[in-house]
Amino acid sequence: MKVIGLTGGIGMGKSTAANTFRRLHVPVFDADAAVHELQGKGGRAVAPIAAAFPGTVREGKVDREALRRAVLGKPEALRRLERIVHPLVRDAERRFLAAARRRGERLVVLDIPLLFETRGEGRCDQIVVVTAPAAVQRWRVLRRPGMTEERLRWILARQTPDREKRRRADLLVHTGLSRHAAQRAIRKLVRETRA
Ligand SMILES: CC(C)(COP(=O)(O)OP(=O)(O)OC[C@H]1O[C@@H](n2cnc3c(N)ncnc32)[C@H](O)[C@@H]1O)[C@@H](O)C(=O)NCCC(=O)NCCS
Ligand SMILES: Nc1ncnc2c1ncn2[C@@H]1O[C@H](COP(=O)(O)OP(=O)(O)OP(=O)(O)O)[C@@H](O)[C@H]1O
Repeated sequence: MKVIGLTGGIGMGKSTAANTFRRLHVPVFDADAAVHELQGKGGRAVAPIAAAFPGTVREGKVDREALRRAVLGKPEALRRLERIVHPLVRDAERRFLAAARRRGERLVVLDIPLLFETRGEGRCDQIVVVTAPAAVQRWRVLRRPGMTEERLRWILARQTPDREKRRRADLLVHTGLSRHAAQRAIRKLVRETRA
């Protein structure tokens, strides 16, 4: 089974690329969705987060806005949160891979925003990085409700720079051009991998 790692900075087009893979019937593990599930009702991260960040859990689930306020601008607090969340995400990923192997899948995608930051490269046969010019990235992200210059700056400072991601990629998918070009690049990759 071949494992493709899909990553890219905030707003570069990961989710859109992941959906293109899904439409081609490639199973995708979505690390962000896994975090949401872990922090939602009944999720395994809820109790440890309640203990580490008092006041951020309400009605059995994490209030992400409160949690964001608790870690934004506080690198040590974010590291504490990551130490809780990342091993649990890794666990979910392991279960996804084991299930895919059992089903006899030939190709799967791990959609992981922090693939490089969490040293996930070794678990992938090939790394796909989605990228766009910095101005396009900024424009996309700043349009989102609740996003501010300050928040974006802080997030970017915490992510491996785009040029470094591009350097470490096996395949680059440019999303600043057209939707069609990006889809074509992914279709080609899937076709070649399946051949
Ligand atoms: C801090 C939290 C509660 C903020 O939630 P919120 O819904 O406001 O934002 P969201 O999760 O959509 O993140 C916004 C952007 O920040 C980036 N980001 C999130 N966490 C991190 C991090 N630890 N390091 C760098 N960038 C991050 C993401 O790429 C995303 O593009 C949430 O991001 C969280 O629980 N993060 C810790 C877990 C983690 O590392 N997640 C990253 C994906 S595996
Ligand atoms: N190939 C493309 N061409 C044009 N626009 C695109 C393309 N890919 C993505 N976009 C647009 O860019 C924006 C960000 O895309 P997306 O949500 O996929 O990014 P992301 O990397 O998953 O973001 P985040 O890291 O914040 O979760 C969306 O508005 C999306 O419609």
